[in-house]
Amino acid sequence: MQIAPSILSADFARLGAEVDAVLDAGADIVHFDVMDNHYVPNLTFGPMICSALRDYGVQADIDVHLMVEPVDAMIEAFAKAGASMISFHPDATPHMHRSISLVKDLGCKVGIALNPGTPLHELEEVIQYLDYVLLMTVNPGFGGQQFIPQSTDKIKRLKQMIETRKLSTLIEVDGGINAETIKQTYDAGADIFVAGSAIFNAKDYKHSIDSLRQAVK
Ligand SMILES: O=C(CO)[C@@H](O)[C@H](O)COP(=O)(O)O
Repeated sequence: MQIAPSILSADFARLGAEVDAVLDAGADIVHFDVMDNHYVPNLTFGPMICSALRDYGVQADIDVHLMVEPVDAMIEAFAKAGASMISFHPDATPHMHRSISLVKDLGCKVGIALNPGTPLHELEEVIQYLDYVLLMTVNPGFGGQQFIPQSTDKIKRLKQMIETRKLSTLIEVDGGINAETIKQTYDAGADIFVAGSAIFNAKDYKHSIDSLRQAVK
């Protein structure tokens, strides 16, 4: 399992130190939520912040979740800024296949992100090209929301879809993941666990990350 703290819940005034702290505490990936106040009703950070984290010395994978529309210009900007993984939503680009190819051509791992209300059949024609699928387990836009329980069944169905096609696509879950909800997502087949408030709202990041890992046992 890979734990990916969402820096949406970090202290932005101390972002470099916050990222160092979660990586020192055992996190695997840095999850970077990009919101444009258009695709989602919130506004966060752009490629300059990603590149600043690289300049600061962050070497871990940076997992960029684009909640923006359109996507292609931001794919190019984030790949240049040091992103390792880039995901976007199918309804944010008119040419999903072209945008997937763009991410891959720029040397990043590619994911498609699905909102809770977006059906799995959106993946039908492209799943074989994906490194991961990001299943949103809350509606995107804000940290600190409650996990949507129906998501567990969706993870199981996605896992089945991947296995039926003999693919090695990873499943990433994001939204309301904490020590109470992580086990059901792990048991359903998730591989990467994004957690914002469950990690950054705790005083001891190592304890909160260890608790997430312990909770699946
Ligand atoms: O993309 C998003 C929200 O749109 C998430 O990454 C949240 O930032 C996760 O926060 P928690 O639900 O874990 O607090």
